[in-house]
Amino acid sequence: MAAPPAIAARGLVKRYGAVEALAGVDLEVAAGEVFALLGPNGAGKTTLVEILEGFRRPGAGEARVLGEDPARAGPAWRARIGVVFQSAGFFDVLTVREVVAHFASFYPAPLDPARVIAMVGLDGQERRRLKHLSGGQKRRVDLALGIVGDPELIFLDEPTTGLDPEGRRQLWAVIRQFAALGKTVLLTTHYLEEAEALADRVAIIIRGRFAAQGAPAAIGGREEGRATVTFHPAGRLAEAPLPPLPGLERLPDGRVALATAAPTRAVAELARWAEALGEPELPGLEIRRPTLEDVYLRLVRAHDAEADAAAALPAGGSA
Ligand SMILES: Nc1ncnc2c1ncn2[C@@H]1O[C@H](COP(=O)(O)OP(=O)(O)OP(=O)(O)O)[C@@H](O)[C@H]1O
Repeated sequence: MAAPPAIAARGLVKRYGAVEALAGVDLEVAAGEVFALLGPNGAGKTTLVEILEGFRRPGAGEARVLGEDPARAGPAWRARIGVVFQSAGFFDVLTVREVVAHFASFYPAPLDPARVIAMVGLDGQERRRLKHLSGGQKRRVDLALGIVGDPELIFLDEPTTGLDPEGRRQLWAVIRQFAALGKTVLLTTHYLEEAEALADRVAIIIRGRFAAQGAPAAIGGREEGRATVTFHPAGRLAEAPLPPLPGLERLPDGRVALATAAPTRAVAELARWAEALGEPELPGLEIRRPTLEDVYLRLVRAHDAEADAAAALPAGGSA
C-alpha cells in the first residue's frame, strides 16, 4: 500500500475581513517529497503554510498533516514537524551552541546539536552570540532550529531570503541532505531557480488559488509548449537565402529564430540546409523552452489582466 501523504488538504478557505487570502486550495504532498509554493507577495503562501503548521485555522476546508488535523494536534505531532519562519530574531544574547542545544531539549529524539551546526555551515561559530552574527548566519541558525528536532516534515518559509548566492547554495545542499533522508519539505520562495533546484513539484499560487502545479520541468506545459530555435548564421549561411520554414525570421541582432512546436524537425531541416551550403554546423545553435520564470510571469500577468478587466466592469456587472 502506498504511504499516506504527508500533507492532504481540501477546499481550504481563509478570509481576513474583505481579503480572501485562500479561496479554495487543494494540496497533496507525498511523504519524502520536496514541494515548493511560489506566488507573488500577498498570494496566500504564508497563510496556507500557517494553517498546515496549526498556527491558523481555516474558515472552511480540511487539512491532514502527518495524519492529523493541525488545528487540534498535540505536542507529539508538533515534535514530528519542523518550522523555519521568515525571520526568527530571538535569543540574541545566547550563543549558537546554546540556542541550538536549547531547542534540541524540546524534542524527544533530537539530532546532535554539534552535527546540526556543522550541517548548516556554522562550525567555528558555536561560541558567537546571535546578536553578533550576520543576516545570512542568522538564517542558518533559523534552519538549524527547524531541523534539530529531526522532524519528518519541515516547513521552510523563504529559507534563503537575504543570503548571498554562495550561502543560498550551501543551504540548498542542507535541504537536499535533509530530503535525502526521506523527510518531507514544504517551502515557500520567491526565487524560481530555488524551486527549480530543490523541488520535486511546485505550485504557483495567485490570489489564494493554485494557478498551476506540477514538476518544475513540466509545469504550465513547459515540456510540450513551443520552443524557440535560434542560431547565428556566419560565412555562407549569412549570405544564402533562408530555407522555407514557416515563421523563420531574422532578428535585429543578426540571429535567426523560429518558434515551433516541432523543434527536432526544424533543426533537422536547418542542418540539411547548412550541409547543402557546405557548412556542417549551425553556429550558436540554441533550443530554448519556456523557463519556469516565463510560465510564472505568464500566469501572474494573465491573472492581473483578468482582475483589471473585472475591476473595469460597470457596477452591477457580473464578474
Ligand atoms: N493577520 C492578517 N490580517 C489581515 N490580513 C492578512 C493577515 N495575514 C495576511 N493577510 C492578508 O492575506 C493575504 C495573503 O497574505 P500571505 O501573507 O498569506 O501572502 P504571502 O503569499 O505569504 O505573501 P509574501 O510573499 O508577501 O510573504 C494578503 O493580502 C495579506 O495582506
